[in-house]
This record gives sequence, C-alpha cells and structure tokens, in this order.
Amino acid sequence: MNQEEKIKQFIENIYSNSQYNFNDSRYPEVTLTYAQTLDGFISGKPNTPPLLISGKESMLMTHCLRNKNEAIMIGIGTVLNDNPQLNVRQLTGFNNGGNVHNPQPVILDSKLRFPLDCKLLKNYREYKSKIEQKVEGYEKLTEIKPPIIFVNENQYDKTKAEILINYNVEINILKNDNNNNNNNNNNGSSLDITKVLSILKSKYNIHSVMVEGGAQVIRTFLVNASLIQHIIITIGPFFIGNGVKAVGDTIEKSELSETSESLPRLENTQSFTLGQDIIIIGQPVLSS
Ligand SMILES: NC(=O)C1=CN([C@@H]2O[C@H](COP(=O)(O)OP(=O)(O)OC[C@H]3O[C@@H](n4cnc5c(N)ncnc54)[C@H](O)[C@@H]3O)[C@@H](O)[C@H]2O)C=CC1
Ligand SMILES: Nc1nc(O)c(N)c(N[C@@H]2O[C@H](COP(=O)(O)O)[C@@H](O)[C@H]2O)n1
Repeated sequence: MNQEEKIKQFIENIYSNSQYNFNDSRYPEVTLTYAQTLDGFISGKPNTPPLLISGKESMLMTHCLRNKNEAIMIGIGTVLNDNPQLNVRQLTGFNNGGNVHNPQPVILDSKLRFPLDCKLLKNYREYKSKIEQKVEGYEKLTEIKPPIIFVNENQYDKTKAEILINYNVEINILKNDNNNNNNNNNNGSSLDITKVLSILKSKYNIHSVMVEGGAQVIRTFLVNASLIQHIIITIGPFFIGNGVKAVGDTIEKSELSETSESLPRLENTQSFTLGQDIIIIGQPVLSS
C-alpha cells in the first residue's frame, strides 16, 4: 500500500467506527478539521497571503478527507482571503477518470460577498464548458460542483444573487434570527448553523460535511459542539507568534449554545505524526 492508500484506509476506519446514524439525525455527519501552528494560529494576520501549515503528507490527508466527505464548508472570510479551490487535486486519478470525487462546496456568506472571479466559480465554469464542448479527455474529468451559498435575508444584494444563480450557484436565504446560538462576533450577521445543516440534509441529501474553517466558523462549531462528530487537527511543528487564532482569544460561557453547555473534550483520541506534522483525532463529548 502506498501512503495515499494507507491514509484513505485510515480515514475509512474513522468513519466506519463512527456511531453516527444518518437516518436518526436531522443533520449530516460533521467533521471539523483544520491546521494550526504550535502556538495555535491557523493563519498569519488578516489580509496576508494564506499560510501553509500542513506538510505534503498532511495536506494529502486533507485531500483524502475532502474525497471522503460529500460537502466541504467554509466561511466567506476564507474565500476572500485564500481564494481556495477545495478540490482533491492531490489524489491519484484526479482528472484522469479515477475513483475520486470533489466535495460539494458550501459557503457561509451572510452578506453575499462571494467574489465573481474566485477560483471556486472559475474552476466550475471551466469544467462545465469542457464537458459541454466535449474537449478531449472530458470523460475523465473529476466533476466540479457549483457552490451552495447561504445568505441572510435582507443582508445580501439580490442583483448579485441573480448573477450567481445564472452560473448555477445555489443561493439559500435564511431568516436573520439574532437569537441564534452562533455568536461569533460578526455583528449579527451570523447564519444559524443548525438551519444550514438541516437544509444540507433535507434539501440536498448531503450525508457528510467537512468543516475546514476559518476562525469564525471553527468557533461557531466549537460552541455548538453537539453538531460535530469528529475533530481532526493538524499541528505544524513551528511557531509564528501572531496571526489568526484557531478559536480566538477567549470564549465566554454566554456564547455556548443551549445544546452544548460546555466546550468539548475529545474521546477515542488518536495521535500520530505524518511527515513532520502531528495529527490529533477524536470524537467531541460534552461534560454535563
Ligand atoms: N489553517 C487552516 O486549516 C485554515 C485557515 N483558514 C484561515 O482562516 C482565515 C479566515 O478566517 P475568518 O476571517 O474567521 O473567516 P471565516 O472563513 O470563518 O468566515 C467568517 C465569515 O463567515 C460568515 N458567517 C456566516 N455565518 C456564520 C457563522 N454561523 N459562523 C461563522 N461565520 C459565519 C460571516 O460573514 C463571517 O464574517 C483565513 O486567513 C484563512 O487562511 C481558513 C481555513 C482553514
Ligand atoms: N489542511 C490545511 N493546511 C493548511 O496549512 C492550510 N493553510 C489549509 N487551508 C485550507 O485549505 C484551503 C486551500 O485549499 P486549496 O489548496 O485551494 O484547495 C484554505 O482556504 C483553507 O480552507 N488547510
């Protein structure tokens, strides 16, 4: 077995040992995963170029996780800062007829700041055009899905939404409920994450979601930890001194949701090194 096959096998085991039962839940199976430095940062200061924390082996693990999960969720802050692709391009068989799949991108974007020239849209449009024109090798391309975006009612530009809908982007409009439990210091523009997850399950039949960040989204899930089934953290073996902290400086008790009265601890933990990085895996549990 090569390294990619070993990582895929390892990831299979994580999910096959999971207690999660899709039929019993209103939500998809959620994996919160991100990479941080030894001093707890997930990126450099805001508006600086994306910080590569994962080494090549743990990045391969991230691509295997993307391949395993049906959807990948990020916040608009990450789209704007990193312009990510969120595909599985490091896996064998990518765009070559292999048995790999790109996850469905899901973006939390209350005010619809989604840039029309971002890679997520550009890659999708290029893929679609190649399929429609049947360019050579088109049958072997790995499918790219247009993003699903969640916005807050009354906070988004309807004209921009129309443009995106014409590009096959799905826009889901949520009622802005300031009493939701997603406190994350973003001035009342936070989407109700339980609604987002239940729509992903009921409307799109999505079974599994990998939540990749950024900081505000990680925080939202940690204060609603009953929604998470797995946490997988890559620790890069270096310090950077400052930047964006994975969970911010402090989380107040008042931020915790009704269903998650504490921040989680991990059970069934596993840790190992991948290249020079340390991987920590566990299932979050809440103390009562
Ligand atoms: N090292 C890693 O694994 C990763 C690092 N990052 C880094 O994270 C940084 C971006 O983080 P942030 O600025 O915090 O942006 P973010 O990606 O967490 O997006 C936050 C935005 O999402 C929207 N949003 C709507 N509903 C929300 C909800 N319920 N909870 C949270 N956000 C909601 C709001 O507009 C909010 O401003 C970037 O620098 C990026 O490089 C991002 C992903 C992974
Ligand atoms: N696993 C991981 N390790 C790092 O060091 C990272 N900086 C990230 N960032 C996440 O990956 C996205 C970029 O994805 P593409 O390479 O463009 O497909 C970035 O936006 C973060 O979500 N992840």
